[in-house]
Amino acid sequence: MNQSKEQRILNFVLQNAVRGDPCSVLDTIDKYCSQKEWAMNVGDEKGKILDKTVEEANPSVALELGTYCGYSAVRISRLLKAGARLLTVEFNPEFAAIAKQMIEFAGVQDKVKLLEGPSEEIIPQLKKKYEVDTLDFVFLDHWKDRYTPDTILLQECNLLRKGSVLLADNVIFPGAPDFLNYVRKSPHFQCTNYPSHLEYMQVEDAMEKAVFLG
Ligand SMILES: CNc1ncnc2c1ncn2[C@@H]1O[C@H](/C=C/CNC(=O)c2cc(-c3ccc(F)cc3)cc(O)c2O)[C@H](F)[C@H]1O
Ligand SMILES: [Mg+2]
Repeated sequence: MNQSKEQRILNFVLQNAVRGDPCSVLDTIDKYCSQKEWAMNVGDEKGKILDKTVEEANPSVALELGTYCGYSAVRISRLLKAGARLLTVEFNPEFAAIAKQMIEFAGVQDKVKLLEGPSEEIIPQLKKKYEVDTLDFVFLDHWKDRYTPDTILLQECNLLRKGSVLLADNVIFPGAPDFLNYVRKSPHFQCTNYPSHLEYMQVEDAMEKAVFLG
């Protein structure tokens, strides 16, 4: 049975990156996906925006929606302070298995908990089953038409507090127009747009930061 693209990316990391070195894992994925096969990792240009936003938020508890191969889970967790944790949600079992190996190879497994299942089921379980009080940081990078319903669900589940930071990938390409509309019109969010480019391409894209005002 021939391999998937995601399996090829993981194998390239296992053979070429330095075990326990998150930066080497990120660089190796970016090398493969820019030179051999494009894949929908957030990439290094938007990754630098993600880095700055995470460092500024300095979260104790972070949530990621859409793990995929684990690139942004490694990217985020490498910046977390001692004792802080990232919960990352992925409902595709094949991607979850790849991401688990990627996270372990990078050596960040103690900071990351991969939750396998749909975000709409997992978000309502975060408080009781995963002992979350509120979320300090949320990275949205799953299906683009799910950004808005999941942002509403996070509020309904009382998971956001004054100052919680949401960062959404791809608000220009593929685009998340309803999400932009929702957060920019809402009195409960203070929004900032960060123009950038689609990973590994010269296509315009952007990230949107939405800070919850309570
Ligand atoms: C809906 N609830 C979910 N719960 C758990 N895991 C989920 C859920 N929904 C999806 N997943 C999981 O999250 C991932 C989905 C990522 C989707 N990302 C993109 O589509 C995406 C697309 C492009 C893109 C750009 C140009 C082009 F020509 C073609 C594509 C670029 C990007 O940066 C993206 O992020 C994963 F695949 C899915 O199982
Ligand atoms: Mg993306």
